[in-house]
Amino acid sequence: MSDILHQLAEVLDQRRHADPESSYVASLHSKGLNKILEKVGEEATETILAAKDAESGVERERQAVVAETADLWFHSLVMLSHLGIDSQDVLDELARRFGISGLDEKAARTTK
Ligand SMILES: N=c1c2ncn([C@@H]3O[C@H](COP(=O)(O)OP(=O)(O)OP(=O)(O)O)[C@@H](O)[C@H]3O)c2ncn1[C@@H]1O[C@H](COP(=O)(O)O)[C@@H](O)[C@H]1O
Repeated sequence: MSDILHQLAEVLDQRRHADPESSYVASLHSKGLNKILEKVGEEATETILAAKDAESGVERERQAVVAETADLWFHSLVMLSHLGIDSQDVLDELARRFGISGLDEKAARTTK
């Protein structure tokens, strides 16, 4: 796992039992799954809108996509942590798929 993802995942797990008054992540955990899913949905929408604006090629708009995608990944990691799912499992799944063409995988699925 990339160092920063690994370190962040560890912090997010530690925050599950931290004080919601002093930690944003702890406040999300304490509000529960619905609030976390609301944030994931919100950040996904903001990422889509930023990506549409970035089609212009303007550097500021491209940086906004980076920031919004970071928000989306971050809140997705909080969701995994809240559910007790190891984010390494997601990276392992991507590694498992690596090199398998999406078109081949889909074709194999439909002929089963
Ligand atoms: N990477 C992040 C990170 N990215 C985004 N955010 C926060 O995510 C929030 C979401 O952005 P919004 O604009 O939607 O915020 P908002 O409108 O205040 O949110 P709502 O009131 O609508 O819920 C902001 O408060 C950001 O500061 C993050 N907060 C924390 N981290 C990491 O998590 C660690 C633990 O954070 P704490 O739990 O706060 O100590 C930090 O050290 C960082 O490494």
